[in-house]
Amino acid sequence: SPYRHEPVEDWYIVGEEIGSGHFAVVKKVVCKRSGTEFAAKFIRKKRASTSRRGARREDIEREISILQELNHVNIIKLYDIFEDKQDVTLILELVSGGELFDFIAERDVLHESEATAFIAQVLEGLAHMHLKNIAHLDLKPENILLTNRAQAVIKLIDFGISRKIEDGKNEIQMLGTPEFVAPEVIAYEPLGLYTDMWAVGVITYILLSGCSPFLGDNKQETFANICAVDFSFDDEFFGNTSDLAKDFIRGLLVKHPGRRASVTDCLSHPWIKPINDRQKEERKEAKTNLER
Ligand SMILES: Cc1ccnnc1
Repeated sequence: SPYRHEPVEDWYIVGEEIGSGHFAVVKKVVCKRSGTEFAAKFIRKKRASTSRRGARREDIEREISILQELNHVNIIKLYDIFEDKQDVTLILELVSGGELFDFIAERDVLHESEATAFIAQVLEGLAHMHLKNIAHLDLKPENILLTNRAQAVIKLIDFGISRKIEDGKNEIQMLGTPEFVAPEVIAYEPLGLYTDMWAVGVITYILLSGCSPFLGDNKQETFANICAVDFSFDDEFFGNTSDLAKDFIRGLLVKHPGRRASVTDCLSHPWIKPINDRQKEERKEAKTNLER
C-alpha cells in the first residue's frame, strides 16, 4: 500500500496519549527532524475478517481519502501516513487547546456574540465539506477542538464515519452518538449533509444553555424525544437567550431534512451575520448559562 512502512518511531518521538477514538488512540508526537509537534492517530487494523476488533481497511481508507480531499483552516490537517502489521498511523495537525465546551465552561460569562463566533467557525468548516458533498455524520462537542486558548480557532476532528453523499446511495446504516443523531438516522432513512445540520442545532442549544435538548435517562428515551422533536426553551436556562438564537436553533431542529436549514442558510442567518445594529444589540445582551 502507498503508506510508509518504516516505524513511526524512526521519525517521531512518541509522547503522551491525548485522545482516543473507536479503534484508535491519539498521541502527541514530535518530529525528530523539525522539532514540530503533531498528533499521531494509531488506528488498530482488523486482523481476521471475523474479528470484531480493529477497523476495516475500507473504513480506514475512506477516512484518509476524505481528510486528503479537505483543506480548510477549521478542519484538522493530515500530513503523513504510516502502516505496520498492527496499525495504520495518521500524522495529524496537533490541536492542543482542548475541547470547545471545556473552554467555554471555564469562562464565567460568555456573551452570545462570542458563542456565535465559535459556531460560525464550525459552519465555515462544514461549508467547505458540504461543498464537496462530504458529511461529517459524527458532529458533537468532543469533535470540536480549539487550537489554543489565545486565538481560539476551531478545528473539526474525527472523520471516522464521515462519508461522501451520493444521491440514492446514502442509505448508510450507522449510528453516531445518540444525543446528537438526527431523526433520519434513527429511522434508517437516507442520511445527508442535512444530518450534520441537526447536530449543529443540538450543539448550539447546549452551548447557550448547558442543557441537552433531547437527552433522556436511556438511549430509547433519547431516541423517542428526537423522533418526536420534543424540545423546548425552558426559561430557567434560556431566560437570557436572544430570540435570534432561538430562531437559529428552531431552523435546525426540524424533522423533515428538506425543510432543515442548510449550512448556507445558517451562515446568512442574522444570529451569525447580523445585518444591522439592532440585531447586533439584541445578540449582545444575552448571556449563556453553560454550566461552570
Ligand atoms: C485529539 C486530537 C486529534 C487531532 N489533533 N489533535 C488532537
